[in-house]
Amino acid sequence: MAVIEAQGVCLTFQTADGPVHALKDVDLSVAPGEFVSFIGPSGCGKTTFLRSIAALETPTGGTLRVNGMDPDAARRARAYGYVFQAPGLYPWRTISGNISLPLEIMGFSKADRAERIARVMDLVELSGFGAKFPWQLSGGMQQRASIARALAFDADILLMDEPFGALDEIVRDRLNEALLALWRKTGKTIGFVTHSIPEAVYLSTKIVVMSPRPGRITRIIDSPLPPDRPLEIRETPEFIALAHEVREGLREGHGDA
Ligand SMILES: Nc1ncnc2c1ncn2[C@@H]1O[C@H](COP(=O)(O)OP(=O)(O)OP(=O)(O)O)[C@@H](O)[C@H]1O
Repeated sequence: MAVIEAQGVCLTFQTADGPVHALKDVDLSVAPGEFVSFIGPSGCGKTTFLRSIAALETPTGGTLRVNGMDPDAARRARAYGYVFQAPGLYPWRTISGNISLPLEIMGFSKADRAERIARVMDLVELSGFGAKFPWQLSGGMQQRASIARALAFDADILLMDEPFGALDEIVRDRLNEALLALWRKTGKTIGFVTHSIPEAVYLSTKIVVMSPRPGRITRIIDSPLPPDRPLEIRETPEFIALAHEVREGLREGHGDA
């Protein structure tokens, strides 16, 4: 069964300047354990699609299923964790306290919370930093903490909206490697929004190229790269060819926008 299944999904915002077609006829099927990136210029509907999966927006047409349920039911079943562009950690809580917060709201016991916090901190390589406050950590470490928070209640889907967009390239490279390792280890299905062609190609098993006005999918590219990817893979002919294919897709979309 597909983890995410979109058929003819449309979403039109009614604004003072008239309708904005944020998504038009989006068809997509994501299998369990896939790493899917959404790439395209500003305004092509990447965030709107991710938010629709998370039931933060409601499509105005078509059908969208998440784990076989409508997005609202999937949200109630805690089908996914969501990572935003900014880490969004509470400054008055420690790192452990921040990761703990959703678990407290969901009613997990103290012992269960402690076990989960230790496990996800280890997964994002932040063990030993639990007692620190967010401002005592670098930007990259803060974003790792926000990923740990999204992982703590064990959803099989991780939705990430440009999580590394605000970080410098060296930190971003390290986090991309760490995220791939985490994905291989956990087998989660990941939906990842990015503006970066190398990031999309490095991380994904499937690259969804989108285009604006109206927001739509112009190409879906299945990656031939192996799951085990050292950073040096970016210099291989296979990687460069794939990046070229994505760039072509983006250009195509731009031509008829
Ligand atoms: N709540 C809203 N009300 C009206 N229009 C909206 C709303 N949210 C998004 N839009 C419009 O829908 C379109 C798609 O927006 P969306 O944020 O999904 O694009 P995006 O591809 O994620 O862009 P970016 O890369 O800049 O984040 C844009 O034209 C945007 O202005």
